Amino acid sequence: MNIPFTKMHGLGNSYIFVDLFKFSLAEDTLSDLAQTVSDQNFGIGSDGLILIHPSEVAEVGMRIFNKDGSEGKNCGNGLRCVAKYAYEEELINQKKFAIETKGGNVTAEVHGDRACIDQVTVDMGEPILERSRIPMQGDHASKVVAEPFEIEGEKMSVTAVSMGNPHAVFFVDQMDNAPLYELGPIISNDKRFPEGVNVEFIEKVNDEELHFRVWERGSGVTQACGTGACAAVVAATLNQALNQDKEITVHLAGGDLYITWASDGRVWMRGKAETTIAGTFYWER
Ligand SMILES: N[C@H](CCC[C@H](N)C(=O)O)C(=O)O
Repeated sequence: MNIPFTKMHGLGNSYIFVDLFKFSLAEDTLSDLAQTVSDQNFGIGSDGLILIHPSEVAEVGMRIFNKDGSEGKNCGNGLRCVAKYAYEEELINQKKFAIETKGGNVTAEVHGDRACIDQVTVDMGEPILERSRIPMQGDHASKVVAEPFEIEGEKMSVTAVSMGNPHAVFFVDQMDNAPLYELGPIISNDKRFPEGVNVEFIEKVNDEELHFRVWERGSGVTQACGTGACAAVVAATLNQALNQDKEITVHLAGGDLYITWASDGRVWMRGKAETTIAGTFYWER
């Protein structure tokens, strides 16, 4: 099967995009395809697969599959790339439009001209803070803010936020000391998170800046995580480390994202989206 694809990234968090307005894929092949295209040796190399599809509830839909073939419910970097692609490829004729995700609909606005969109702003909607909807086990306290969290003998404290997908946020004094590789995968698969969890370590720089690193559910360490950056700003605000209604610069490994948790409760994400290559993937299937 010859599959037309576009590889795009948000701050180095790259995905292989397949446009289902022009091509069709069988549902029972998607997980295998995600694992195959993501492999840098046997495939193309990426953090996963993203499908751009027709939607009955928005101008365009997005589905995201992680490197391990698991399906995520939202992807901030992926949303900016989908918005860029949809406008540049004339799937959409307006610059502001809704995108359907399994984690809920969002609204994107592209900046630039048809020939090249470089920045995209996304209204990510309101974060989900109720424990049972993260989801995270436990019956005490409906929200998970600075909750004691012991793992591998380490006494930590976790703040849990969902942006349609689950995030466990931990503060560190020095990002260089963050146990990203040691504890990231263990926390991500901890039974206290029945659907797994994306794991973020953040360091406050000042009232407008955070350092950020992530171990993503299903993909491991990535250069950036858009939903994670949103969750990090929400978590820092809930812990009184940041003030609401301010644009925060989140310094991720692959670059900066600009996040605002507005006083009306909605989270705004602004950042780049870039195309790397377009081609045909020859899949022996
Ligand atoms: N690993 C995530 C999906 C990708 C999120 C990330 N790449 C982003 O930009 O938000 C999950 O399983 O929930």
